[in-house]
This record gives sequence, structure tokens and C-alpha cells, in this order.
Amino acid sequence: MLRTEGLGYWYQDKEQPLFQDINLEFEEGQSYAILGHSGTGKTTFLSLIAGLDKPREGDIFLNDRSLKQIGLTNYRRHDVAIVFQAYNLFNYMSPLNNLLTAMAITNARHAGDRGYAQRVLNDLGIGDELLTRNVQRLSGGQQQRVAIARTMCCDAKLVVADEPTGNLDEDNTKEVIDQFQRIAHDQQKCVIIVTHEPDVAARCDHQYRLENKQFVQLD
Ligand SMILES: Nc1ncnc2c1ncn2[C@@H]1O[C@H](COP(=O)(O)OP(=O)(O)OP(=O)(O)O)[C@@H](O)[C@H]1O
Repeated sequence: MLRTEGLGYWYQDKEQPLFQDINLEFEEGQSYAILGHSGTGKTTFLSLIAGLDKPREGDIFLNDRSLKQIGLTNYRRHDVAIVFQAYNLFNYMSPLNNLLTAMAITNARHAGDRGYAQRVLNDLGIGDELLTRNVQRLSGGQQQRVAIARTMCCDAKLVVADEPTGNLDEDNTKEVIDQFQRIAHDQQKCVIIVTHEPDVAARCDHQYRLENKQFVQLD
């Protein structure tokens, strides 16, 4: 579904590339973990496949169409959903309005369907009493579940997450990874997670480590 071809990136002020000649394939219905030491370029790689930045070398293809051809704005709006460590919800809104707004912006199939948004949130343990509370008054684990619910409500087939469990305790981490596995297996999406935590990586279907400018497959 998603393919990188000869992908390379370096920051302007750096002499060395972070990674180069990266040729990877990511499939629908599967989850992938990307491990690696701090500073190796995991977040940078994620920002390229999320369409937040452009490669210096090579290209990225979604179902054989280059992101250049799709257009990054279009790609970000319709094809990819992002989960961040710091949740990045609309802070002044409730969980329900966060989902309804995201569905409206992305013109999702279920746009405007409050009942659907409510069911997805309920399924993720956001009970009726929390649906209309300002998200700033939710715990970290609850906010991350809202962020995950948001990706479930949108139609994007690619879900990328940067350290999604970085701020969570053990129970919430387990719960969040269970949900990512559901997104991959039940919704048949492609889930790519950057993580420092080997336990989190082990729960994904495939594992890569970014080291020495290359991605090494571990599974
Ligand atoms: N905007 C930028 N300009 C210049 N250098 C940058 C920029 N962003 C990141 N870097 C550098 O690029 C390298 C890779 O950063 P990146 O955040 O992708 O690494 P990472 O593997 O995700 O690290 P961590 O695990 O600590 O989050 C680091 O050395 C970082 O300092």
C-alpha cells in the first residue's frame, strides 16, 4: 500500500544524511514498529511518510501513486491520520466534537454522524459522561484514546503514530496498543508506530530498527 523508493533525507545544516536509499513496503491490515536510538531519524522518517515534509532523495508511493502526484495537502487530508505523543486534540472541544470536526474536515464517510462517533468513543472506554467534557479535563490516557478514536472515524487507510504511549502508564499503554492492533486487523488499515519501548514494538506485527542510516527488519 505504501512504498518508499530510494528515500533519503538530511537537514540543511548537517553534512551527513540521516538515512539514504530506503526501500520499504508497508501493507494494509498490518502494524509496524520502528525502533532506534534517539536522534537516528525516526520522527523525521515518519514526517516524510505522513506528508509533513518532502524527501531530499527518492519518492514515496501510496498505491503506486507518488505523493508528488497526489499532492501533500490532499494526502494529509484524506490518506493519512497521525497520532502524536502529546495527543494534539482540539483543546477547547469535547471528545465528541473532536471526532465530528475531524470527520467534517476530512469529508469522511461518517461525517455528521454523532451516533457513530459516540459508539467509537464508547468502545474505546470514553463513557457517556465524558463525551461532552472539554478534552483538557481528561486524563492523558483518555486523551490518547480520543486521538485514536479520531483515526478510527476518518477514512485514511494509513495511521502513523510518534511515541503514542510515551506519556502513558503500563495499563494505558497496553490498551492503546490493543486499539492500534484493532485498527490494523479489524479496519484493515496500515499502522506505523515509532517507539522507544521494545514491549510496544513486540506487540506489532513487524519490527524495524533504524541504525547506521538503514532500516533493519527484526521480525
Ligand atoms: N528541524 C531540524 N533541523 C535540523 N536538525 C534537526 C531538525 N529536526 C531534527 N533534527 C536532528 O535530526 C536528527 C534526527 O532527529 P529525529 O527527531 O528524526 O530523531 P529520532 O530518532 O526521532 O529521535 P528521538 O528518538 O529522540 O525522538 C537529530 O540529530 C536531530 O537533532
